[in-house]
Amino acid sequence: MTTSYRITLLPGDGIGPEIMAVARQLLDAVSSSHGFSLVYDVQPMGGVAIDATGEPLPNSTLEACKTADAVLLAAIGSPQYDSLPREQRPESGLLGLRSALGLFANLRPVKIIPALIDASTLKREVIEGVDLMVVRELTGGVYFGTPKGRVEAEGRVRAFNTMAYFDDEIDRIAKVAFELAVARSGRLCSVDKANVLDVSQLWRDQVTAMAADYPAVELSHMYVDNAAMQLVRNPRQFDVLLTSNLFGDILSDEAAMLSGSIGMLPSASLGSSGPGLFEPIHGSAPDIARQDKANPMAMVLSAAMMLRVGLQQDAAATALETAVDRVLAAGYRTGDLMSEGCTQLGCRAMGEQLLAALAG
Ligand SMILES: NC(=O)c1ccc[n+]([C@@H]2O[C@H](COP(=O)([O-])OP(=O)(O)OC[C@H]3O[C@@H](n4cnc5c(N)ncnc54)[C@H](O)[C@@H]3O)[C@@H](O)[C@H]2O)c1
Ligand SMILES: CC(C)[C@H](C(=O)O)[C@@H](O)C(=O)O
Ligand SMILES: [Mg+2]
Repeated sequence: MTTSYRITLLPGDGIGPEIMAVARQLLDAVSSSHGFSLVYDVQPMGGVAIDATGEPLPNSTLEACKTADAVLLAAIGSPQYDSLPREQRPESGLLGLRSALGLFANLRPVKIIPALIDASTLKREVIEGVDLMVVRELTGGVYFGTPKGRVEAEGRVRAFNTMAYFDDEIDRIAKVAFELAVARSGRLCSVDKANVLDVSQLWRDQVTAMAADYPAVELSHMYVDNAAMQLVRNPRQFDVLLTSNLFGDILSDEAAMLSGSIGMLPSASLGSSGPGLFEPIHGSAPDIARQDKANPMAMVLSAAMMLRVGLQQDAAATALETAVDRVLAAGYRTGDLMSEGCTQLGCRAMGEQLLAALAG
């Protein structure tokens, strides 16, 4: 009998539906050529869900995610929702989903594809050979800490959030990072702001203590401001980068530019059990939405991560990644990566090239 997986698809907003359409075509092709099948359940999340139901993460969507084998998300968000109360915005739906699925570990690989070396704003000799992994804590820190809010007092307005971690929250994400470091080059750099923040001192203490269990891992610590600088000065010094929620959000967008475009970086969000969530690190790109300009590669590479990490379909995942490499090597580019001598394509045409490369 053919193995069949249930995938909940969340196309979301902006460029989301455009890049999801490409990923879906490729998933159909790669699953049939690799002897398994995917059954999709398309659900509203983000702005589209607000329009349909008044909430960014309807219960029916959350249930469909909880019962799936994996969840594939494109992107959510749009300026039209920015004036809603925070808990009703698209971004709150995404945070609620991550939290409800217990997805504390966000893996954001940054690997330079040789064909794109000259697409980066950084020099070839700086980025050549970069292959790093940001391990971002995803369900704690300042994104979720309480108290938070906005108050008026004595004629002034004050707004506040709380950056907080429990020791065991740090331990479980640190363990993911140490294990990954063992499987990769053995180098782990933990990023914090322990020179200023108590929460970062706890982070550093916990990570340091765990190092005793991993004698083969070479652990270093770096302040986040220095890490931001080192990422563009000499990114090859990094293998696994362990970060809290906010620091990882910022550093991964910065790291995306090593690869040439934020339209290239995929991610996997994992918990200790249950389905994983796979999504590009970029957003809904409202500035290019509905213009057939989006780069679908981060989405396709997220689908590949879903196949490999979520469904253990390693060969199919590699086939998608190889298709991306081939199309780039042949000189096809979406606008975000365009350079002289290359052929510019829209999102749909890029999808066609990827399909052809997958078949060839
Ligand atoms: N996981 C998510 O769904 C997610 C992630 C980040 C931001 N957002 C949301 O997206 C909205 C827009 O945020 P933003 O503008 O700060 O970030 P963004 O990532 O959407 O866009 C930043 C810039 O990168 C470009 N870009 C992004 N993805 C691209 C792609 N695939 N191909 C070509 N160009 C691409 C955009 O055109 C834009 O110029 C906001 O509502 C934000 O909250 C959602
Ligand atoms: C949209 C937003 C909530 C999200 C985050 O900050 O985690 C995004 O920027 C990301 O990187 O996935
Ligand atoms: Mg982000």
